[in-house]
Amino acid sequence: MVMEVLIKCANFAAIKHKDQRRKDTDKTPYINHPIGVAYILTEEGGIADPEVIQAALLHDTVEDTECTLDEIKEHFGDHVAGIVDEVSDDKTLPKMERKRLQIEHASSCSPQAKLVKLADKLYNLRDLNCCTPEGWSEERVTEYFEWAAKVVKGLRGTNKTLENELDKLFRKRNIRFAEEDENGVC
Ligand SMILES: Nc1nc2c(ncn2[C@@H]2O[C@H](COP(=O)(O)OP(=O)(O)O)[C@@H](OP(=O)(O)OP(=O)(O)O)[C@H]2O)c(=O)[nH]1
Ligand SMILES: [Mn+2]
Repeated sequence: MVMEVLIKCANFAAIKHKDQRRKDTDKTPYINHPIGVAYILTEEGGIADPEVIQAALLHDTVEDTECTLDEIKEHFGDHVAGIVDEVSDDKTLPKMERKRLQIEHASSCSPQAKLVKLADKLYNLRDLNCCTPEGWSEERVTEYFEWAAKVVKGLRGTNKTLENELDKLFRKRNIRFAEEDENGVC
């Protein structure tokens, strides 16, 4: 049953992220983030695909905790594990390389993974507008917005509402419009 599997995901993610906090000065519990990403998808994105919502709830477990893809497969099946894999950075790579690969791989992600990535970026950018993570300069915040705009460029054509919400944030930051190509031509 769909409701049960979604609660199973939320519970699994809560256990995996239990010792993690966000980087804000209030040290918000990390689980607020995956739940918020899933909520953006249902509430704003109009997404009712249970596999997408499951993947959203689980999306940072493999990247950010000791959880393995095999565990996700065992509990939630190959398909959901596949989406989680698509949205997970390889933390063994240097940070610059990870960030570059996100830009490079965005357009070849599956539509389900693109939805999770759009909502993830939207949540994190809104979070940056609310509070600056500890130790981040204003320049680092701007760089994150600029990088996120490049990733989002490869995710377009997936969900109009989420893309419009992201564009509002990019516009407010005067980030060169994300759907323009290198010459500034649409
Ligand atoms: N804005 C914000 N982000 C926070 C906060 N606490 C933790 N994060 C996480 O930090 C990541 C962005 O920080 P970076 O320094 O760029 O990346 P890193 O943690 O992977 O090294 C995001 O990872 P991610 O979700 O995997 O997404 P992505 O940035 O890799 O796409 C985000 O979820 C916070 O208080 N505010
Ligand atoms: Mn995330």
